[in-house]
Amino acid sequence: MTDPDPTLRPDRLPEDADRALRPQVLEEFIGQAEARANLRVFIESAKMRGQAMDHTLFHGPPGLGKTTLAQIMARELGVNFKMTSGPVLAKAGDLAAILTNLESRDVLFIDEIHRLNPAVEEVLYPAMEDFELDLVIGEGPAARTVRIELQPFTLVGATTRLGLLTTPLRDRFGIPTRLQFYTEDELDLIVSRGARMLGIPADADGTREIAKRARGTPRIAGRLLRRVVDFALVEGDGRLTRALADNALTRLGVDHLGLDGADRRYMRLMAEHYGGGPVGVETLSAALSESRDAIEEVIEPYLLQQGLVQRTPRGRMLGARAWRHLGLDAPQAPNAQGPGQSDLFDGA
Ligand SMILES: Nc1ncnc2c1ncn2[C@@H]1O[C@H](COP(=O)(O)OP(=O)(O)OP(=O)(O)O)[C@@H](O)[C@H]1O
Ligand SMILES: [Mg+2]
Repeated sequence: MTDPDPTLRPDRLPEDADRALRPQVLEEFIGQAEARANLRVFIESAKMRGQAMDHTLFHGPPGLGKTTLAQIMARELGVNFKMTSGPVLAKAGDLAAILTNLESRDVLFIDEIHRLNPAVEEVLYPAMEDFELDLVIGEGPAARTVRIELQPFTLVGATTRLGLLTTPLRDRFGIPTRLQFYTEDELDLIVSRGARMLGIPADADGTREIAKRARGTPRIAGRLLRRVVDFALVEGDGRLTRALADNALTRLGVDHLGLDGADRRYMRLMAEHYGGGPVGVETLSAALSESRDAIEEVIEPYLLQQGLVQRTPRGRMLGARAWRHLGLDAPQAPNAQGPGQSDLFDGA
């Protein structure tokens, strides 16, 4: 699994280095029931046929388990797992070097696949479709193309931004899979399992409190669990109770809906400066000094899913629930939270 190639980077987040909490097999993976059931079938079928599994694309917000599922696929298929990412593959040759080193039926995982350089993407098309590589050797009039046969392999792509994938690339994935936010029950199972693995005794309403405030995201659940455990060890008696979790999370700036400082800044800006919207994402980005990508990839998906914010053709709007959560009065109008009512306000 370890690879000396510098383009095969380790996972970007330190807590992911803690492999103890990362599920290793499909059976241990909690949630995403539909995706998991389908993957089970496609993995078994590929094994029965003795062929490489079809190319698979995981898309959805950060921290929902895309990388984890890619690793699980390789393990379940009993093949090598090679990992790289879109921005790291600068030249066509970088990808060619990785592809030619793959063994039969290996899984090649390309993270952030929406950020592939177009020249690299071109190389990927024939590789995915026909397991062939067309390499240009030399320059100018002396340049010639050589065709290299590759071992059949499975490309697993991951992206937080499906919309940024080019159509030809998207079309070459036989198994596109969207990951959903996790339910509170699923997150509770993940947190309870995590506490057991960390050897921390936990009350049911203690793990539930973390699950409620994990923004539907296992990565956040794991992170919050670790911080609550810190408080339990240092300021408590080592037991994860509800009161302790509540106190720790509040001190970390995580409110009872699981929103953090960035979420609240976003909502407060819309409420206080734009009358709840509609307001364009570029405007929000400038006012918050956050990149548009960060807003669209990290902040908005959960707020949208929770109905705190709505996306309308004219921009973002705060939902009634967001006004209540901020402790502010929504502008006076019947059904002020409805996007259709936005015309009633001048945005002052
Ligand atoms: N279903 C699950 N059960 C338990 N833990 C999970 C589950 N899904 C993800 N995790 C944990 O959450 C963390 C984030 O998962 P992962 O790295 O796979 O997310 P990702 O979708 O690849 O995120 P990104 O888009 O940022 O790359 C990991 O530490 C992983 O162990
Ligand atoms: Mg990942």
